[in-house]
Amino acid sequence: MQDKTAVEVGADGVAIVTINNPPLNLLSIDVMLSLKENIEGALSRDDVKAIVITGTKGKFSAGFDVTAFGGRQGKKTKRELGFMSIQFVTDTLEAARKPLVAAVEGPAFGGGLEIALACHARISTSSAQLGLTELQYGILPGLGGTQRLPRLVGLPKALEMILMSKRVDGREAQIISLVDAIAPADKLLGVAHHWALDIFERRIPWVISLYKTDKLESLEEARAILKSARREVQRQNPNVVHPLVCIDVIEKGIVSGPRNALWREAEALEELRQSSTCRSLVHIFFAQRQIFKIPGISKVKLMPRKISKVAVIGGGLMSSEIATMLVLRNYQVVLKHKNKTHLLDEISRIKGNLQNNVKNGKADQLCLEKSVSLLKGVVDYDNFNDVDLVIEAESEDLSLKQEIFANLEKFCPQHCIFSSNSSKFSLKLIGERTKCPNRIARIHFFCLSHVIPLMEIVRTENTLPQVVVDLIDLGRKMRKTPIVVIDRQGYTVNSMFVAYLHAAILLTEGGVDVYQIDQALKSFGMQLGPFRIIDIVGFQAFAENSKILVESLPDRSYKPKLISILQQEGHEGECNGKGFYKYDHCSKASQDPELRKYIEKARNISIATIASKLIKLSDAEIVEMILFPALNEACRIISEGIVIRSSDLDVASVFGMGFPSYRGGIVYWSNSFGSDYVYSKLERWAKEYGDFFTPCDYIVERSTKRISLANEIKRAKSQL
Ligand SMILES: C[C@H](O)CC(=O)SCCNC(=O)CCNC(=O)[C@H](O)C(C)(C)COP(=O)(O)OP(=O)(O)OC[C@H]1O[C@@H](n2cnc3c(N)ncnc32)[C@H](O)[C@@H]1OP(=O)(O)O
Repeated sequence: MQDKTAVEVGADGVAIVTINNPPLNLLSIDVMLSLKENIEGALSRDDVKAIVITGTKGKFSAGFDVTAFGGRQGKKTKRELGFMSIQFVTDTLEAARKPLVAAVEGPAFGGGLEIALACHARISTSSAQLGLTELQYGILPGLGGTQRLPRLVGLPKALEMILMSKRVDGREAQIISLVDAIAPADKLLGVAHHWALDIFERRIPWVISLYKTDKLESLEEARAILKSARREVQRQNPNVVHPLVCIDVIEKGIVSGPRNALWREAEALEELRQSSTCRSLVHIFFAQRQIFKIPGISKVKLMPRKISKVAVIGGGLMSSEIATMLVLRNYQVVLKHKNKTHLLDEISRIKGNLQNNVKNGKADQLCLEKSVSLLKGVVDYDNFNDVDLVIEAESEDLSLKQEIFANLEKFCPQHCIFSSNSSKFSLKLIGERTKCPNRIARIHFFCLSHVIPLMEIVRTENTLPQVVVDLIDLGRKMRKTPIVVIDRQGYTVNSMFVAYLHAAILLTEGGVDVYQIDQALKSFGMQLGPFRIIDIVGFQAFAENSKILVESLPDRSYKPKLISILQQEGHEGECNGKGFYKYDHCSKASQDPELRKYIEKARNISIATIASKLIKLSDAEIVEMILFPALNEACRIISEGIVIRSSDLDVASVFGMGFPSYRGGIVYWSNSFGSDYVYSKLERWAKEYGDFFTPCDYIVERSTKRISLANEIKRAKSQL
């Protein structure tokens, strides 16, 4: 136990206690006991005047090991509950008779930062990262953070950091008084020593964070701030309780004193860490890290090659969106279009996108000018001799794509990666006229790529591991969540999203109100209802995507009628102010009473016979009828080995579909009702409403064996 922390006493009387649990110096009960033992030991020594706490290998502590959260059962006694936060952090560290100073480098998150908050001063490097990130796991800061942070930085800033799990660097931490001084990494311990001795000699005030009051607002002001914070968290996430519990605990400290509130904080931590919300959020945390573990690739530890110059070939919305994202991330972009007039149109569209960023405050004029200077428009391949990557985003015409790829082989350097954004054709077909299948991959950005953080990297059995590593690195640099999948004809992960949207249209054509559907899905926790999504994507792009799915999976896709009827009536989505909703000049959506008559028309030519049954659906049934078809598709993707593991689809559903992360992602969510429930529902709907709902073999098999849809790791034959 002793080696989880180490102590060294210097000739100047300062003991350095080092948290030693590499690589991130995560905390656990063992680490805390070891820390307590070493701190108590140092406090009892006559030759020790002060203590500096730090972490090994340039990392203070990334907080508690969250594998300990999410469902360990059993009631703790009050004494055990208060051990870490009250007996140790408050009564041993903060109440020590000798000053303690935290020397913070690298991460200081969650419990790590809370230990630093209980010290009498904090010195950090400018690049250190500090934050109370507990709410992202469905818990609350449990080592006194709810009480000490507001007292150090004021209530509004503390709420912003805690409720949004916001991380700040050392420089910002100093500005908000979270740290007392900044020092370069090589001088950090020296500066911390000086501070510790200065406090000991009373040259610097000895500050107990828990009892600081100068930064706290008056009771009345504090109540008003907390009231508005409660309103905001309820508006954003009405289905989870932990942000409200956290605000209550902060308020208790202001009203009844911080020590009382520490007990409530400890109890709340114990309750929340056993909740299903915590389990789901911890699952998503690890699932996000799993996506980078690719069998046959990760272990080889290839270093990504530098991609500086990217060619984008296309002539539509997608290519301009991709080019915009690239220049914004400082990539040089060669934009190729076969037609000069269209090229100029596209360049103006990109400039328009960049201008919008300036208008929305996401970038400044300087950034705009720099981004524009990185863009070069061309109509031939002359500038392709030094590009590192090509992203082809042409229209879905196979022979055109094949010709482009054959030309790329002629004009691009040997190391260049050739990728396509196509959803329709397999990579083998697209690259058929080249001799370099090993550097061909697909980078699939989704519609609304500038807002959807998901990026699919599609590979074949020929794609080189180095190419995959390079593209993952590109994705991370573009601030996307990259999921690596295996190529197949038509959609991969997108088939799950399209099934979701098609199910919503099926229900509407069968009699369910559009706005009831959107509201039901929003209440469930989806970021947007399916019809709002179709409006934002635009009817034309949606119709093209639907066509691809219907063509590639004719036996099991729904063929919506409503979209073409609406298009005939001049509805194009949010872009022309007329979609399923009406939009004003500020893009504010309102219900459209006219919609009813077009829906009637679609019903008459589709499934009017089933309308009477569907009309009576409850919101809960609507949610299932729309999400189970997407889950059915997810199960097909898993059983075909398209993804490495089911949790990749959980990540994809959260980042691509807006599925609520506190439900753990679409496949994980199914654990809450079981595979036999999903099977029986789909089977019944298939009989009543058609093959669109027919459960796939994977669900049939899993339900017969009564095993989870998520637990596919041993079974699924991942092709990767
Ligand atoms: C009682 C208290 O109030 C409660 C708490 O303290 S809650 C915990 C608060 N801590 C956090 O939120 C930190 C979360 N971690 C991170 O943000 C990032 O890991 C980091 C910025 C520290 C480092 O990032 P990076 O260098 O990219 O490494 P990353 O791949 O994320 O993590 C390395 C490994 O540590 C694991 N890990 C990181 N933080 C962890 C944590 N808090 N618990 C358990 N495992 C953790 C990762 O899963 C990964 O494991 P693997 O190698 O088996 O895949």
